[in-house]
Amino acid sequence: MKELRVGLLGIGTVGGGTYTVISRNQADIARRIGGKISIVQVADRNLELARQVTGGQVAVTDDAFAVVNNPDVDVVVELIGGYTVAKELVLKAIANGKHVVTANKALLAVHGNEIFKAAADKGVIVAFEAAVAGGIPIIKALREGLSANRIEWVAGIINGTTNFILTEMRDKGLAFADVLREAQRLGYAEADPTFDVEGIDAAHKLTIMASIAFGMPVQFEQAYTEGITSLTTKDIQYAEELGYRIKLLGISKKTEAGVELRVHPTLIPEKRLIANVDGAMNAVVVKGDAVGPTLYYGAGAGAEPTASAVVADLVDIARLQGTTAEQRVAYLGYQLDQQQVLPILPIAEVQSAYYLRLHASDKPGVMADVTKILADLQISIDAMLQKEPQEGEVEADIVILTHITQEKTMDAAIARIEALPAITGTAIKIRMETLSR
Ligand SMILES: NC(=O)c1ccc[n+]([C@@H]2O[C@H](COP(=O)([O-])OP(=O)(O)OC[C@H]3O[C@@H](n4cnc5c(N)ncnc54)[C@H](O)[C@@H]3O)[C@@H](O)[C@H]2O)c1
Ligand SMILES: N[C@@H](CCO)C(=O)O
Ligand code: NA
Repeated sequence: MKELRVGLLGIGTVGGGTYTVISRNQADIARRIGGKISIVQVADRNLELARQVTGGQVAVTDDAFAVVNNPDVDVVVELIGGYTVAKELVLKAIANGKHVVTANKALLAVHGNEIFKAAADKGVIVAFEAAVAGGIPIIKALREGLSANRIEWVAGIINGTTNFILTEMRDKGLAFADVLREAQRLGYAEADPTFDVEGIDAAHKLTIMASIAFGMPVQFEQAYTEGITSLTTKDIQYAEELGYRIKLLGISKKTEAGVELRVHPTLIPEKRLIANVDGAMNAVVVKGDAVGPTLYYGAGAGAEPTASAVVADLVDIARLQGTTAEQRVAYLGYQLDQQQVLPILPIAEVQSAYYLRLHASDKPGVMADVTKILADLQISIDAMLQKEPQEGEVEADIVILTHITQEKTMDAAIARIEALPAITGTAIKIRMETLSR
């Protein structure tokens, strides 16, 4: 019986889940691959934790490099996170001729081109299903299941923490900070939760998916990233009244002008399946020219759901041991020498429909002034809602949904609207997507 010898770096949330899933499902996995996946060494700087989780069954160390340099390890599973030590460890493992499995989307979105090049030179596998949408096999779907298609766009709820926060805010009217603490307790949040709430984690995952979808190198630095920290329950409620849900969406579309790569709160019609993906769940819609739209749904975070993807990658490696590079699926779906460097569209060039909320004193003529500005810039209005001043307020809210226009035209309109004497404060602008084309 063949044996795949695994060295585990980090036995926190995902590492612990990985240890549990391998231990529990060992027999089933062996029946699938005709071999055994054995964890031979675990490194965690918290030695006590490593001893506790492994219960003395496996050699533990606090030195991750000892695992990477261990000649008895075939595959290094990197589950410590971050860009610095994790990068050194992954590159060292590759240099030592070991395959790598990682859940580290930050590392791959920022340093992926260098890592995949190093792996190709050494002929080793770098697998990362857990890095995007956790347990959902979206990397497998994009790289393999949809390989006949020209992908037109990808859009997804790819951060469990923010989806959990938005859902709790909507359903229970809870405060942002309390919900974030709960997400941290449940093990969904990143070590630095600003990565979640500022949309950075979603942008990391979107960068990886876009690269696979469109056959281009990873270009995280070009992604437009906007989080949920300035979103108010008021806008969530107004959106509901108009038949929409607000989700933090990662969107990447191939257009003639370039590739859109953007993460921001987005109004989605409530009848779309993805608008009803709640709690920490993730979902990704991929539109292929042949297959049409396809939807992938499941747990995008948490110990065992993420471990499900880590262990599936190990199963793949066990099956692929001894194969040549030509027999394997390319790291990012396309052969590295066949990638195209496509221009990423600056957000000002992106086309979108918009939700606008304005604060206006109740003077006659303000509506006419606002609609004239929009008409002058050829922005057409889809719907409008005027809200009477709430208790203790003297100003009314005006909500406008527009048809599609270019972001820079919308921004020009907003600047003119904000300059009107009857308009106070800044306008709230949220992009909208129908996800139907
Ligand atoms: N938590 C999730 O739901 C989830 C889902 C998908 C991907 N990820 C990714 O998985 C990775 C791990 O996340 P996590 O939530 O399990 O984190 P965690 O903080 O729970 O676990 C990390 C572990 O690594 C150890 N560690 C850190 N630096 C180390 C070092 N230099 N040497 C040895 N040990 C070290 C820590 O002591 C800790 O036990 C991250 O890249 C994260 O982005 C997490
Ligand atoms: N912090 C991430 C973990 C999964 O990558 C999330 O909330 O989705
Ligand atoms: Na996944």
